[in-house]
Amino acid sequence: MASVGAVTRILLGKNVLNTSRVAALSNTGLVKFYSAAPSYENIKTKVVGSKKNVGLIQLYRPKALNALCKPLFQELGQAVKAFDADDSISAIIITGNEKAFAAGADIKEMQNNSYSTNQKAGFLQEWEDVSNCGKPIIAAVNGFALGGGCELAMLCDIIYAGEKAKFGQPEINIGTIPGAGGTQRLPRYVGKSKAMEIVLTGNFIDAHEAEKMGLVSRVFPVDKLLEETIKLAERIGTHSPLIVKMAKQAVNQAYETNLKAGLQYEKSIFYGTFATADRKEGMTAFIEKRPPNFKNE
Ligand SMILES: C=C(C)C(=O)SCCNC(=O)CCNC(=O)[C@H](O)C(C)(C)COP(=O)(O)OP(=O)(O)OC[C@H]1O[C@@H](n2cnc3c(N)ncnc32)[C@H](O)[C@@H]1OP(=O)(O)O
Repeated sequence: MASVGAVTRILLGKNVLNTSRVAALSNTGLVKFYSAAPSYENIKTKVVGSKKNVGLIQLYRPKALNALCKPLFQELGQAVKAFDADDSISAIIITGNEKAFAAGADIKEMQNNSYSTNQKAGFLQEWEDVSNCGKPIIAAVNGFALGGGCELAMLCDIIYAGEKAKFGQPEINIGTIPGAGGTQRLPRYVGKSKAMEIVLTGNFIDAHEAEKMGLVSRVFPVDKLLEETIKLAERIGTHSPLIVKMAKQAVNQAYETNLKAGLQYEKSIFYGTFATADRKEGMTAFIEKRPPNFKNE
């Protein structure tokens, strides 16, 4: 889903806005469409920000508190890949609604799963589509981020929260354990003791506790969360997309390896920036006392 001729800004999904609102925005040039936008049922997507360079994905199963059923995750994966492939998009935001970011994997969908069906189908494997994205993904979390909802937020690169957000891994309450990274990513965010407490009790933690623990970077009033998250994405979007991608790869390596190997990896990526035109442009612009004009090269 890369740029399509002149129609390079996207609004994917049929539920985003009603037809007259869409027509009005379209006339102003604020929103433009791909001619063949996929028709999503469980998410809404649009392009936001003053430069129209931020891809916004809203999880949209409000009646089920955005429970993460397989069709939702397939659509989410498609939308993330589409924004990742679109050169006009600098960063991606995943959000829900005021009541729920997501209340977890869909319990009704998995109720009758068995060990063998899970194995054969690779249950929850499609979730890795989000973590494979090269561009930064920011989770904007209002309301419940529970179980798979908390795990989805942790698959993102930065978590911003509204002050009424509630995080938790309550799988223990329903006789199972986190299955989409909760037992592995949560300790890396908050340390072993707090992660054990959260996983073994199933208790929820509020946004301010989550911020204190390092799970969340910042907390905002509920109605300011999206605006502030878009500002963060726009700030990231002022930099070279190529170098942002390299920086993301380098930070992520800290979760994959030991310090010595990680430092070596960082050095090779750092040296690699010197093979890019944007590194040259950034330093030249600094010396010439002008803003850089990055080309993503
Ligand atoms: C990766 C793995 C294994 C997992 O994520 S396992 C799931 C982990 N998540 C959970 O256990 C949370 C389950 N949900 C809850 O505990 C409660 O819904 C909350 C979040 C505390 C909210 O409670 P309430 O405000 O009372 O809303 P509640 O009436 O329960 O939910 C509203 C609707 O959403 C549905 N819903 C909520 N969470 C759901 C989930 N994870 N899967 C399927 N449906 C869900 C719920 O069944 C109800 O539907 P219906 O009206 O058809 O009965």
